[in-house]
Amino acid sequence: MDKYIEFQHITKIFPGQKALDDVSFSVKQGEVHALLGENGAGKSTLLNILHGMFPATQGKVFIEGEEVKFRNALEAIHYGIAKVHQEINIIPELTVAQNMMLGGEPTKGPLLNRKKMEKETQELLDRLGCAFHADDRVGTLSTGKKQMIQIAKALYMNAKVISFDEPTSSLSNSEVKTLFKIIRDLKAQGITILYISHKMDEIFQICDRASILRDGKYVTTLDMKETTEEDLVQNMVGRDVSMFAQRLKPSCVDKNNTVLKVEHLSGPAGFDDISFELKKGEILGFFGLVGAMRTEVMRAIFGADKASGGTVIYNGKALPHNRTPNDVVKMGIGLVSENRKEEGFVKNFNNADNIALASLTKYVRGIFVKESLKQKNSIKVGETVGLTPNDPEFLTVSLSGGNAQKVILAKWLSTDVDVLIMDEPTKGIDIGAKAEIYKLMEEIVAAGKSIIMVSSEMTEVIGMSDRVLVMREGKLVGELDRSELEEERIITYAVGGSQG
Ligand SMILES: Nc1ncnc2c1ncn2[C@@H]1O[C@H](COP(=O)(O)OP(=O)(O)OP(=O)(O)O)[C@@H](O)[C@H]1O
Repeated sequence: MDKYIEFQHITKIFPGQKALDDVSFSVKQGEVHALLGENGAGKSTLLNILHGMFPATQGKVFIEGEEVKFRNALEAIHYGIAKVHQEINIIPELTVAQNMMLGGEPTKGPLLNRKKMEKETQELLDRLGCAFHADDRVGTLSTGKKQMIQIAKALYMNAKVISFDEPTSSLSNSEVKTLFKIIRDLKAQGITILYISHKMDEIFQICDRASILRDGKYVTTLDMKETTEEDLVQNMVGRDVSMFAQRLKPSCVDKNNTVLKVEHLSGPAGFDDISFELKKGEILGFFGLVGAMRTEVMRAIFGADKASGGTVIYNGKALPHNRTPNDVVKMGIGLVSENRKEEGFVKNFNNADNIALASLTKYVRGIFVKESLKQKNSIKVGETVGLTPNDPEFLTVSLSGGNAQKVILAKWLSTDVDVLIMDEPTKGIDIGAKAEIYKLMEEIVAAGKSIIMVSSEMTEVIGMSDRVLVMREGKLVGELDRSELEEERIITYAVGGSQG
């Protein structure tokens, strides 16, 4: 069926913000249909309307030719429209079966029929090829497995449509493979898939067609077999952008000047004996597979978690063992955390206030913080990271996911730290802004500062780093200089193969 889901003239106006403007297109039954566009283009808003999270201001949604108007997500789920989103609540204290059946538990008289619940859950898990059990507690499972529970739940509710919003952002390579296999199976069963992602390679791997939004407007729908990456990006961004992570300026590492020296650092999370040096003007890449504990090492350096042993020496001086992030920032080290959604901003602050959070003294004149300086800074740094809307008074919490991440990035770029630790700096960031962020990283090091870049994106690890350290299961296992950076060598270290 060619018009299985049909969006007709959808407009969504939030206070002060038109998120969608007369969007019309349709999705075929049993296809994997990508929704593409820059941060803030309106992708999640459109899905939220489909899922009954809020109504459209104007326009209609049809499924199989019938107009639908879900008043909430539950109504959508009962109709067969399910979603697999990162932020969906899964209750860690409950078992897999209890979580799956939440809201639709099979009853036996007045009591829950536990046996039936576990049996049905196990059948679904087996059907999906999951290597965990219905009676496992969810709290102990990885993100990938939690996602499988959401998929199993969608199947339990007999979903006809399942939407995925950036499903691979926290998955290991093997979990991504499993997910794609499952998506192909779902498709073979006639289930229609909507898929949001900023990762071009996976869109070409898994999607049949892609609809593109730009500034809330529908641009086009393309068949993946007849299109190129350049075509997609051109339609998404509407201007030429560099699609590659690459150094445009010569490297400016000062090999004789060590800014940060980490010696035998270990932590309760399980990383052990981590020693390395960061040079002035260097972009030092940290690569590793999920579970390598790169984030944990950075948090310990930053004082966000306590280290259990080892020393961090900054500009020749050992940092105190009981350091806090506050102390560390004052000394000149910043951390752009991977978990930007949870850690990054104050909910009832606007962009200007959130961006100024780590650099307040810059805006003080006399004894007052000068609002106009904060606003000026917000606009300037906002432009660099491609913030949309680049409005200092806009509440950060109302931004799209990717734009909220840009605010956190902007916050750290506003500071005068000498060492910036960037954990997955382009995660969730659209392709247009990625190139800007790479440019900015080069400017930072050209100004004599240093960057540690934790990244799982091979292209940016290879393209941007002066040197790469590879971690595996809590240990540093390899070091490669820029001239030695090849995907195969890095991966071999990361998975623990022998270097030939
Ligand atoms: N609750 C809200 N209040 C005000 N504006 C909002 C609200 N939710 C979304 N918006 C705005 O609507 C626009 C579209 O946001 P949406 O989340 O749909 O973008 P997106 O394409 O999913 O972006 P991303 O790739 O960053 O996730 C953005 O400009 C955003 O600021």
